[in-house]
Amino acid sequence: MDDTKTIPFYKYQGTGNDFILVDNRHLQFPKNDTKYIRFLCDRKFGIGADGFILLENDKLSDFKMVYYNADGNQSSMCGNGGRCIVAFANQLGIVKDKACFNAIDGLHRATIKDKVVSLDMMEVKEVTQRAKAYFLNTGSPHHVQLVDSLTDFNVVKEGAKLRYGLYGEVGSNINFVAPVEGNRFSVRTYERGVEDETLSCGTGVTAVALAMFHAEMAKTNIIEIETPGGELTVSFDHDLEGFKNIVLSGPATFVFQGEIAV
Ligand SMILES: N[C@@H](CCC[C@H](N)C(=O)O)C(=O)O
Repeated sequence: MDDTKTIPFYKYQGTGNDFILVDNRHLQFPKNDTKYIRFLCDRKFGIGADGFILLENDKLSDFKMVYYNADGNQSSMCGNGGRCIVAFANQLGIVKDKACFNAIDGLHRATIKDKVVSLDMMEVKEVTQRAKAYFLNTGSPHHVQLVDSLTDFNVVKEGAKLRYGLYGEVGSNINFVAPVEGNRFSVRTYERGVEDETLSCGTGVTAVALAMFHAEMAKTNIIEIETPGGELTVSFDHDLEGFKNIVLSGPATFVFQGEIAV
């Protein structure tokens, strides 16, 4: 008799940034098994995803989010993953149209309206400038580099060069941004831990919006971002202390579900 134990997984995507989500409130998933998480995220041998997310119980909020990159390692905050886990918690009946959850960078509040999940991001105090580029931490580290055009731009080659060359082993996510018009920008991102271009990165587009405002290239506090996977909106307040009330909004969509061995 086959006594392999299985638990359900759920696949979600937020503007094409895709994740495997598991309800781990009963702590059944082997959360330190880096090789297994990497295998599940593998697009050829596993389910395929940019990241893996566990939903767990939390004393302070509705639930806890534990985020892993596709390489199987736990990492810093994921904005699109944060929006997807809110839609997942709604599907599980844990939250209705409002949520508060704990993540590696602290508590996040979120709302769901017409399938759009709006997520409060952590405050950002500092934007560092380096020539035509900016560096800031929006829950994850982000390099924001202006380019003339993103068409035919080699994001993987240029992204890997900066990720390893400028930021060493710890690295950074690398965003390339081109102005579209007014407060609208086009963004493509090389993600650390995926070591590839992803179709969108939530903490990345948040970093781009704040950097463009800091650079006075955006004049209002509501910024629209086009990514290869869809559109996101970032709004915020800004004063002498930095950026606060930062909200990242966009769709978060259930794709399919199945069973994995544990
Ligand atoms: N896709 C994410 C960012 C995930 C974390 C990142 N790869 C890192 O390790 O810094 C997002 O939507 O924010």
